[in-house]
Amino acid sequence: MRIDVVTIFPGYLAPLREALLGRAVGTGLLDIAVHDLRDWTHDVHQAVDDAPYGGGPGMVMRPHVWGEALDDVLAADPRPARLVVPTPAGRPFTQAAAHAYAAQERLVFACGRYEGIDQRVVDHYAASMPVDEISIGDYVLVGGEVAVLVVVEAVARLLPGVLGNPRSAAEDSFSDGLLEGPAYTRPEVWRGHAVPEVLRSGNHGAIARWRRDRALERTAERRPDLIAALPPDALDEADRAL
Ligand SMILES: N#Cc1c(-c2ccc3ccn(Cc4ccc(CN5CCCCC5)cc4)c3c2)n[nH]c1N
Repeated sequence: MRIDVVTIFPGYLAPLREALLGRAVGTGLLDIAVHDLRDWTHDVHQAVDDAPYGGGPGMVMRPHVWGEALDDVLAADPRPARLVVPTPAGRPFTQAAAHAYAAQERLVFACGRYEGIDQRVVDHYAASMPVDEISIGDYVLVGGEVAVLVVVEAVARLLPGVLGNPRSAAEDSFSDGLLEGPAYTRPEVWRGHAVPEVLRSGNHGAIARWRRDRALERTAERRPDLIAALPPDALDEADRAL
């Protein structure tokens, strides 16, 4: 998979070269290119923003700079691409979206700043390619770069060969519609807190049941919306008895 990121703060994307993602790039599983939007400006001030039509707070990113940048970035690789534009007004980015993006040959991220990117940029490219305006959560950031880091990590870990243990991705939170339950490791007792007995019993059936019960309890307490969204046949009799 190839990932391109266009931003006025390329340094914000440095974490993409670290750890798990850095290894994925190093082993050729992932090809990441970060581009400075200001490279496509032609004025001495390298202006990328202007006042919003109709008034309102802050500045809006100008369409012509984005158009020149995205035209060049898209033309640099023949693979079909999906343009992803983080915005507070975007559709929620979910684990399902991460799986969908992991199946893409190429993702191009447009990182806005200020009050966002002139809408005509999205509208223009949506006429010729898939374009997603996404949000990583119901809070307001200062720009799209952090959202790109979140999305790229969520997607890259799903690519075959990136995670050391592929079962991790398969058994993710949300993979069965529930939050995962508590996890424990040595020592058996830590500051007077003991590991639940069942986890040391070797009884794999009982362990699976215990883990499912804790996941259901945690999900019902913290994310009742996920319980409500479960398909009718998702909960078995033992689940319902909880
Ligand atoms: N993903 C994601 C995000 C983002 C995100 C993503 C991308 C950009 C580009 C710029 N910003 C800053 C910003 C901040 C506020 C507003 C809303 N204003 C309200 C008053 C009228 C004008 C518009 C717009 C833009 C961004 C924020 N925030 N939260 C997420 N989950």
